Amino acid sequence: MSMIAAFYDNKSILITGATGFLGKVLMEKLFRTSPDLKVIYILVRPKAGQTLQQRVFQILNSKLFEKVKEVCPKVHEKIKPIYADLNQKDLAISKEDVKELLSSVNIIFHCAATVRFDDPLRHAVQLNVTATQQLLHIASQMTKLEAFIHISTAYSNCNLKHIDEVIYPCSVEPKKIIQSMEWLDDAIIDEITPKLIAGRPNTYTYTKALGEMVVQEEGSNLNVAIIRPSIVGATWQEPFPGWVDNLNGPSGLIVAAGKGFLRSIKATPMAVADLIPVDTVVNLTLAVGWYTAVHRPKPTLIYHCTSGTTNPCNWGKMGLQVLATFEKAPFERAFRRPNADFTTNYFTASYWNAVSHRAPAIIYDFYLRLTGREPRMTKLMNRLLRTISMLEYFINRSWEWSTYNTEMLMSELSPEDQRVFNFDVSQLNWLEYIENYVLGVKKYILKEDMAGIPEAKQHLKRLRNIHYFFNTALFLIIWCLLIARSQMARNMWFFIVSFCYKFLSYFRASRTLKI
Ligand SMILES: CCCCCCCCCCCCCCCCCCCC(=O)SCCNC(=O)CCNC(=O)[C@H](O)C(C)(C)COP(=O)(O)OP(=O)(O)OC[C@H]1O[C@@H](n2cnc3c(N)ncnc32)[C@H](O)[C@@H]1OP(=O)(O)O
Ligand SMILES: NC(=O)C1=CN([C@@H]2O[C@H](COP(=O)(O)OP(=O)(O)OC[C@H]3O[C@@H](n4cnc5c(N)ncnc54)[C@H](OP(=O)(O)O)[C@@H]3O)[C@@H](O)[C@H]2O)C=CC1
Repeated sequence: MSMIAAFYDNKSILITGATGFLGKVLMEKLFRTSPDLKVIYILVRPKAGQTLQQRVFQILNSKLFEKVKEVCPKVHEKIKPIYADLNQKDLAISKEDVKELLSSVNIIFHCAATVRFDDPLRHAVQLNVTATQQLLHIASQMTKLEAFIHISTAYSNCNLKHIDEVIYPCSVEPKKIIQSMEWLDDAIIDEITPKLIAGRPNTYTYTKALGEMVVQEEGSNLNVAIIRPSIVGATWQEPFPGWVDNLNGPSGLIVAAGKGFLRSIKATPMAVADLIPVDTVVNLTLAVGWYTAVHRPKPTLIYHCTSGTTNPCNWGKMGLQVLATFEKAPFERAFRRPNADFTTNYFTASYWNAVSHRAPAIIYDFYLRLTGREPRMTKLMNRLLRTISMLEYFINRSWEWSTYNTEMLMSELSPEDQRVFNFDVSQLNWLEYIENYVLGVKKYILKEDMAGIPEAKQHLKRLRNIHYFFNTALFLIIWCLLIARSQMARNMWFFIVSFCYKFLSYFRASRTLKI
């Protein structure tokens, strides 16, 4: 019997960010392994014209939850969506809802955040710092609270090369930052942002670091723990391999490469690709929830959920395996044939951007215009290149994260819990994982049917022929122009033709002699 699974039985759990990538997998695992849990409260906002109930309905009816419905048929009754908006004061939770939460919640998993790299500091502070502070304030009044688990990121201190499982204070206290956001105007905030984030590439990593400080300071009277995952990828094993549903991190680039938009990238092939499967993060999170509630460790423990120290994979290996999977199962209606050139040189990268990205987009838009359609490829390409420029920081560096607390926790688990809540990535086979990841992107993000693979392969063959035809035509045009204008080119042409002629004559003569 799993002690962790049994721990969550009859518990009331509060999850923020339950509609997100990590939150959904967390809910799924909780229901599947502890179907007797009492209730999961989720803080949700209406979105894209959907009410809270419609959002929950959509999640429960997705493929991810198929197994849950077998194990826990009453899952609909056990999810309680609560209206909340992290952008608003006190999270905009109604008084009645707060009252219910205060009297019943046992465990909190705080996953909600803005993960955008380009968010203005004001918004990122509101979501990742102020909302965390407000949630802690509510949590501190909960009478039955046993643990508060905060999801941060392994990159919150990406300004350092070696990162321990400790909180590194930022130069300005989070309280001061929160206060200053109330009275500084946007222009001034934009001006001071580079100075504040000092050494970090974006407001996301900075505000996640501030969020950790808030958890440490304001959660001192609670049982808190912080989990720092690295780059969260598709599921490794559970509930099935390859599940992913958003374009963050590598997923967006896999789509872009598979569809032939992205063919080269400024990346260091030997840099560690610190990917971590989302189900591994969830398993560690649930184990941390149990450990924090039962063992109440003091001081606050931080757990690194990374793969680089135990089982490193690099971007070069990942890129090759992504390409190998495209060979087996190409994406449908690709713009160009997939290719993955990694370059570390700025000038080579700029050259390939011009030749492999911008030029084909301009040519395609020209073709769209000629055929009376709206040009769109250049715009799309500019957006993609902007995205890539934001990810480049992470694919050209390696970090070392110590994992003592994570290893200590593993040693505290029973063999059954180590199996059910496995977070040991040393067993992960990268080639298999990456293949499943790419297939998952095809199936669950692009919603492409595997039955369409033969047609997709045919399409790639057509693209290859167009490519050969285009290159040959281009070569001939350039050559004809050269011959028309330069005596040296004409001499060379004469030399090549006569050389070929002599070679063929010799070849024919020697064959006649042999006969
Ligand atoms: C050459 C061959 C390569 C072979 C493949 C090899 C793979 C290498 C992968 C390397 C990946 C490295 C990733 C490192 C990431 C480090 C992460 C640190 C970990 C964390 O803690 S945080 C979680 C990660 N967060 C993110 O990834 C968020 C990044 N996204 C953003 O910040 C914004 O979306 C972005 C990129 C600024 C774009 O903003 P904007 O222009 O406003 O666009 P939208 O967000 O509205 O989206 C527009 C459109 O683009 C799609 N989209 C969104 N994100 C991506 C993405 N990452 N890649 C591609 N496309 C993306 C989005 O769905 C929208 O599509 P629509 O069709 O709806 O318009
Ligand atoms: N993905 C990754 O690679 C990594 C993620 N992390 C951390 O893991 C956690 C989860 O990330 P992930 O699941 O990938 O992110 P997602 O973007 O998929 O999910 C974010 C969640 O936060 C919610 N949220 C955002 N803004 C608000 C708001 N104003 N009010 C209420 N809810 C809001 C979203 O709700 P809605 O659906 O309404 O938008 C969504 O449920 C985050 O804390 C992130 O920092 C850490 C390392 C890597």
